[in-house]
Amino acid sequence: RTLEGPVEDPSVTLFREYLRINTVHPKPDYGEDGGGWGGVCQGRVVLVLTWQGTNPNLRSILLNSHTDVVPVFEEHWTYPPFEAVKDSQGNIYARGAQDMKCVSIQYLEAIRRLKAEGKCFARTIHLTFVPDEEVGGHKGMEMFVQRPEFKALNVGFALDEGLASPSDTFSVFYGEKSPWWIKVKCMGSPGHGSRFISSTAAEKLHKVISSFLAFRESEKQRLKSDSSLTLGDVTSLNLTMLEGGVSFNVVPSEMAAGFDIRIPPTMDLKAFEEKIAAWCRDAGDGVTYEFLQKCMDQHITSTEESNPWWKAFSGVCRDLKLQLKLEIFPAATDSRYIRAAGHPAIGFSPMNRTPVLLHDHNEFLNEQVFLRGIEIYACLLPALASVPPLPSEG
Ligand SMILES: CSCC[C@H](NC=O)C(=O)O
Ligand SMILES: [Zn+2]
Ligand SMILES: [Zn+2]
Repeated sequence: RTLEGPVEDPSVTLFREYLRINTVHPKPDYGEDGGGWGGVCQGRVVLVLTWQGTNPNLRSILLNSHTDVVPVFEEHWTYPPFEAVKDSQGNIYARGAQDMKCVSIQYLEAIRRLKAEGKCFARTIHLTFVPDEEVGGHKGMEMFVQRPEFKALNVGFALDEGLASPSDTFSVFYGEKSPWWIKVKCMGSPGHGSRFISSTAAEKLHKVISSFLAFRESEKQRLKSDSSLTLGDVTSLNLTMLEGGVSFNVVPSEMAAGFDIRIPPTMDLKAFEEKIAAWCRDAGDGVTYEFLQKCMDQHITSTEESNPWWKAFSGVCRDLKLQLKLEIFPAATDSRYIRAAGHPAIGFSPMNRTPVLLHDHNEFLNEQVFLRGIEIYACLLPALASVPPLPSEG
């Protein structure tokens, strides 16, 4: 369905076709048999496409993107989220329009153009299309980087997703916050709901929540009071889950709270965990915590001129007069597994003049912004794939 004129760039058509494949959690359609690699991870497909370089011994460029998307609340959408409707302004509406099916197609279309122009480069370029990023990547990129198939890619430098930017500038991410998901369980005395039971689970949970949320408030204020800070520079914390209770007149013996915490790479993780342990200890006996996500990796990618990959990336952006804003990614992407495996990685989705709508209702991307992104990659890839041999490459 299109509400616009008939002539459409074939790259846009391909993008819209991809958006119509329903790869939404919890049951993403990853393709035909979904055999995965050697059946290690049933139903999850990692697709690798390779454009061989003229010097295949050199380390490669990895263009990574995830194929899954997050769920939708369809009743809040103006257009159906898996139809990729384009309105009269050229805005393409679909789940995944920003996160990150645009980037997958932009990689492919940039390479298609370079090949059509007869170009070839010293370094090999690999594209990886990975599943399950939106649920933590544990059966996707986290596993894949451990596999011999990944090691065989001989990665030198990787690109992965970033975020849209409403202004003229482009956001570029050289590191990410560590996600910690913590469940705090409080045990207490049960009894009749009409009595003043002492040492209840609820009283302890109240203390736990107060401590966690007081820290949240102080980080929120720190961000607000210093204009040089972005969301990537402070620790975010949210109470996202509550559990407990069986009946209105029964004081429960157990209650739990779940917190989503995102910690900047500059934070001392060990000291922070000690702080959490103290908050739990101070709430009374029978208060324990467990981790459901605990990322301990704090690698960041150098954005110094001395990093030849960054020099190539930023040099192209300078030539194209793209204004870059360097940030720490406020949430988590598969880049953290690439960086943890020891490879420099930059998070970049070339979407300026675009509201940040990932995971939101009415996610869209304008076709002109999308097409400009292809041109940007068509300039970035030659530079990255032509980075001269590094000292370590002999
Ligand atoms: C911590 S695993 C979940 C990863 C997820 N990534 C994108 O939104 C996120 O919540 O950041
Ligand atoms: Zn994403
Ligand atoms: Zn996402």
